Amino acid sequence: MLTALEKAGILVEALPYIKKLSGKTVVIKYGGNAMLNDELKEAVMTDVILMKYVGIKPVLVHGGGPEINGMLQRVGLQSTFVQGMRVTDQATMEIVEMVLAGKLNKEIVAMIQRFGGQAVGLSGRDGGLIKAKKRFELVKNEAGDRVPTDIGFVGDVVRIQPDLVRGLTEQGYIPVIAPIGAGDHGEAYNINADVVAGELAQALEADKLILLTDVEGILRDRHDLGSLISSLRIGDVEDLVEQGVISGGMIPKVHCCVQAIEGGVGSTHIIDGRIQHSLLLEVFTEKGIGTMVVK
Ligand SMILES: Nc1ncnc2c1ncn2[C@@H]1O[C@H](COP(=O)(O)OP(=O)(O)O)[C@@H](O)[C@H]1O
Ligand SMILES: CC(=O)N[C@@H](CCC(=O)OP(=O)(O)O)C(=O)O
Repeated sequence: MLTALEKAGILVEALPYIKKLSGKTVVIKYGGNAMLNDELKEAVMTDVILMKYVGIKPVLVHGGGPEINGMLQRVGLQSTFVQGMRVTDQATMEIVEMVLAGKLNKEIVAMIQRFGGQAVGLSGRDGGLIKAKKRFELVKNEAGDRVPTDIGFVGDVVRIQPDLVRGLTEQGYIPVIAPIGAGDHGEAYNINADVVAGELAQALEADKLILLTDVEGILRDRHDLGSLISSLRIGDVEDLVEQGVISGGMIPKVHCCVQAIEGGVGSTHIIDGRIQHSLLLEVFTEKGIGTMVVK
C-alpha cells in the first residue's frame, strides 16, 4: 500500500506535465485488441476525461479491426490484409462503416458521457472532416520493386478540415472520430485509424500523438519483451521496416509517427493499451512508457 506521502508525491510529479500540456491538443488513437476488454476501455475513457479536466484538449480516434473481423465473419465475408491494410470491397466497406461509425463510435461516446465527460462522435464523412482518395498500396514484387496495388475502398487522407474538431474541443467536448473518409463523390473510404490519427494530429497542430496498441511498443525482437526500443529516431525507421523488424500493423503506426513528427507534432508515442491507465503513465509521469518516435 502507498503511504499518503507517496500518493501525494505521485500527484505532485504530474504537475510539470499538467502545466506543459494545459491548453494543448493531444490526439489519442485507440484500437485493436486493446479495445475488446471492458475494464481497459473504461480505464482509457477515465484517463481521457481526466486529461480534459486538467485543461488538456484530448481528441480520440478509434479503430476496431477485431470488431470488424467479428462482424465480417458473422455475415460470412472473408478478409485479407496487405501490409496492415484491410483489402476492402464494397460489401466489406458497408460492414466497416456499420461497425466503426455505427456501433463503436456511439459506444465510446456513451461511455465517456457515463463517466462524466462530454463527447461528440463523428466519422470523417461528417462536416467534410476527412477528404479521402483511393489508396494504392506499394507492395514489393519478386524483383524487389514496389508496385502500386489495388486494395479496394481503402483511402488515403487528402485533406482534413480541423475547424469542426477544434470548435468542439474549445467548447469542452471530447471529439471521438471514426476513421472513414469521403471521396470526391461522397463515397466512403476505409482508412487505417493510425493514419487518421497522425493526419489529424498534424492538422490540429497537436502537441502529442499517442497510439495505444496491443504490445509494449516497438520491439527489436518480437519474442523478447526486454528488447523494447524506448526511443526511435525517424531516420532509423526505414531500415527497421526493410529488415522486417517492424512489420504488419506496426508499419502504418510507425510511418504515421514519422509523418506527424515531420509535420510539426511535438512528440509521438506507441504505448501498451493493455496496461490499465497507460495513458496517464505516459502523459503525467517522468519516465513515460512504450516507444517514443523522435526526430
Ligand atoms: N517490431 C515490432 N514490435 C512490436 N510489434 C510489432 C512489431 N512488428 C510488427 N508488430 C505487430 O504489430 C502489431 C500492432 O499492430 P496492429 O495489430 O495493427 O495494432 P492495433 O490493432 O492496435 O492497431 C503487434 O501486435 C505486433 O503483432
Ligand atoms: C484500411 C484499414 O485497414 N482500416 C482498418 C480500420 C480500423 C482500424 O484501423 O482498426 P485498428 O486500429 O483496431 O486496427 C480496418 O479495416 O481494420
